Amino acid sequence: MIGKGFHSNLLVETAKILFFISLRSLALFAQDAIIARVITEFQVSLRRDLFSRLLYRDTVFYYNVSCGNLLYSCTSAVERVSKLLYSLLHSFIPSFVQFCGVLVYMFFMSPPLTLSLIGTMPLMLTTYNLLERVLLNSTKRLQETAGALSSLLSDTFRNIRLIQSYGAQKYMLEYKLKNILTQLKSQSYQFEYSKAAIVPIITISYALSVLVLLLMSAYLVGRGSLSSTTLITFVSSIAFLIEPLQVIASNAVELRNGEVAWELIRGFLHARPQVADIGTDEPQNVKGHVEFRNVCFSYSMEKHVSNETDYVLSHIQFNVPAGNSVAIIGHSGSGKTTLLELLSRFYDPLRGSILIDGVDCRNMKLASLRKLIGFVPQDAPLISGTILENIALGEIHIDMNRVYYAAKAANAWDFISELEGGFSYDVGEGGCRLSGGQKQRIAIARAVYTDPRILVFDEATSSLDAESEAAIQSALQVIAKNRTVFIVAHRLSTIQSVDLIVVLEKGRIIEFGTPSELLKKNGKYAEMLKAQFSEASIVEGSFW
Ligand SMILES: Nc1ncnc2c1ncn2[C@@H]1O[C@H](COP(=O)(O)OP(=O)(O)OP(=O)(O)O)[C@@H](O)[C@H]1O
Repeated sequence: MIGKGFHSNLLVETAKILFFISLRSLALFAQDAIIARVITEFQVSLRRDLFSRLLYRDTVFYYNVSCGNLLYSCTSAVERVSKLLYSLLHSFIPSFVQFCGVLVYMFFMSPPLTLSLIGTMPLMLTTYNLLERVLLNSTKRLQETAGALSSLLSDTFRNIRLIQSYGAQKYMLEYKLKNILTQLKSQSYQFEYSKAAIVPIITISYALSVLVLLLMSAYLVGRGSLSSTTLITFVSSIAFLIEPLQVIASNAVELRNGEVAWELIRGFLHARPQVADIGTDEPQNVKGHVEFRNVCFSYSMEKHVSNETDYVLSHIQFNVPAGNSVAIIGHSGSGKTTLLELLSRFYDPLRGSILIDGVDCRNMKLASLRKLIGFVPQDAPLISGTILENIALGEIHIDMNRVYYAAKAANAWDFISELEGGFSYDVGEGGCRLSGGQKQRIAIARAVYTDPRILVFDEATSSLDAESEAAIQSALQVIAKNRTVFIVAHRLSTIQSVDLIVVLEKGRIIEFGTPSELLKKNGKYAEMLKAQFSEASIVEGSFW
């Protein structure tokens, strides 16, 4: 047109070009906006899904996975999967479509040249595959180490007071962290080298393909079966073929990172629970009769424990009538906590069953079973938030009358009323702004608030001074009325008024009966009681 002189057609063509460029820009904006929306929605729903699955995972799962790995999968891994999705939508799929489109176009131009180009592709694909495998392995190792680093950090900050009081900072820095960082460094080098090698290797194998193509086209032009115009157009089209290949190659890292992160998340999403919530019973008007029927348990979770001594609990069999209180006693490590945790179905027995009012706990809905039981564990855990949130844990509509009743029953009201804000007092992370005894009283109040049929106290008063313990003991007697109560206590003086006592030794019941029956029997219980009373008199003697 320029050769023919400047006339109106040129303006029309220029306007057309401007129109198409504007259209393309608009389309690119729309593409980015849509992709951003899809990615954000995906990220939010993946985070919610992951968190909700993790909330319902069983105790066994949490024993086998580190806190760092869980944090990593809920944060960085989700981001990596989002980036994978972004790369797929934004670069990979459009590039793949462009690549195929250009190839089809070239095929129509010159089938023999296109076929010779395709013939060289296996070389390129094999090289790419090999590199990808190396990249995948180093990505996996790198992400595992990143998980270990998160674990170390969360462990350190959770136990910072312990570390500082034992002067273990140097050990944490120069041994624990150094090991992980050394690993991270060598893995990062390996990862970066394989990442850097991708584009050059792809370029070399691509250059080989182009050379084969040029040789072939020289031969075809020489024979007169290909015009030089077609050859020029064909060779120019190769640039449109290179572009998507380069995009695909440069996104390979994101793809591998995302794939490894997705595998990790998928493992958490689909792990099979050891404690399956498949029961359907929702028991009403439960009285609270509890029966342990020939229960055997081992933490190894293998169905066939070959050696009986490998059981943590072996052939546990006893009955607690509704409304009775039972103390579980025995030396440290004899299996007391495990027995209580089996009742709440934190684990399932390997053999035998536990029945409440004659119904196997496994046949009940897990939520219904747990509602029946108020569990006060040894370490009285609190969540970050207010005292109110901790007492009425999980409730959205809180019944303040019940909260007051529970706080008073647990002998917690006196100290709560003196705190700034009372029930609104912020307990700090893990309850760090309260004393051990105060935390225990809140944990007891929490169990009372739910008004359960069965109350379980695992060393629940061990952090209290004698006066508070005596006050709670008398409160417990009121709370315990018409409920079945399980108590683990090392101090036998605190369980004098229970109805029944189970004496455990190395996971077996060696004595069972009422306190007076066991005293008459003059066996292990009587021996432990005597030992504790003489210990107490020795201690008293040393004071006075
Ligand atoms: N998660 C676990 N994985 C493997 N073994 C465990 C686990 N928890 C406890 N054990 C083991 O099971 C046995 C019984 O532990 P358990 O906590 O039930 O004893 P306990 O009588 O309550 O002890 P203590 O009075 O010291 O609290 C111990 O040998 C302990 O090492």
